[in-house]
Amino acid sequence: MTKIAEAPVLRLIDIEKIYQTSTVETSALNCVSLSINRGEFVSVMGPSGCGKSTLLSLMGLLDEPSVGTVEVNGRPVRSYSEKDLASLRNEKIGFIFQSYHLINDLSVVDNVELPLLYRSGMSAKDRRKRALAMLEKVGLGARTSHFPQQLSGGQRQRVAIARALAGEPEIILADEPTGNLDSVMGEEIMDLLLHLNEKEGTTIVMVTHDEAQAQRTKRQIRLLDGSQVN
Ligand SMILES: Nc1ncnc2c1ncn2[C@@H]1O[C@H](COP(=O)(O)OP(=O)(O)OP(=O)(O)O)[C@@H](O)[C@H]1O
Repeated sequence: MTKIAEAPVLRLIDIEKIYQTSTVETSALNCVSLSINRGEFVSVMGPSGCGKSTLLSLMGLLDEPSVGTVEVNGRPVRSYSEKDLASLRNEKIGFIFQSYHLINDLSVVDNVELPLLYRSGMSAKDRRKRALAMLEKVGLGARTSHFPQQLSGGQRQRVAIARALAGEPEIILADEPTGNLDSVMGEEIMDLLLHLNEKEGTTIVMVTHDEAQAQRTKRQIRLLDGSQVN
């Protein structure tokens, strides 16, 4: 029997992204084509303004390209209905941001449960169980009833990682996840992401300004003025 090659988790084909304001037109991405395969850990690097965040928001289906095609598991995103697109964003993609984006009024475990509230068919008990398991996984099993302000920056980022993992996404998109952390905590977060990738097979795309961190990932995508340079 012939083995059919698995489609990349994400594929960007001949992407252009132009931002148009009333006074100026910016070409943020130009002729970008790339694939992210299951189990990869890819870093995205380049100087400020080169299009890294734009690339991540297209990968996260938060924005659409001006030209070109984005595919998820071999299917063009354009062919999905708005409703399917919303569940794709919620179920297939987990986000981690530089500034954590936690809700300060909610406990750690409630923050992690949050994305699961939008999952139909999951009981409150199962949500709690899943959230606690994810917190255990990121080493915060003893902090579940704390509030974000009672945690260090590195611990907050761990909560954000647990929240991203709770939905069991196919891919994690991280926008400078260590950007607000000192080098020791940054290394700890990087160790955790590498562990998730190597031991659990989590697919990760990470924007970083840190060359040493990028070198620890399996592949580097480098952008300059909206174009790939490798
Ligand atoms: N919503 C927007 N409207 C207009 N222009 C935008 C918008 N978002 C980004 N741009 C422009 O697109 C280009 C790429 O921006 P982007 O944020 O993707 O870069 P970046 O590489 O992530 O930068 P940084 O490292 O500073 O975060 C920049 O010139 C930016 O000014």
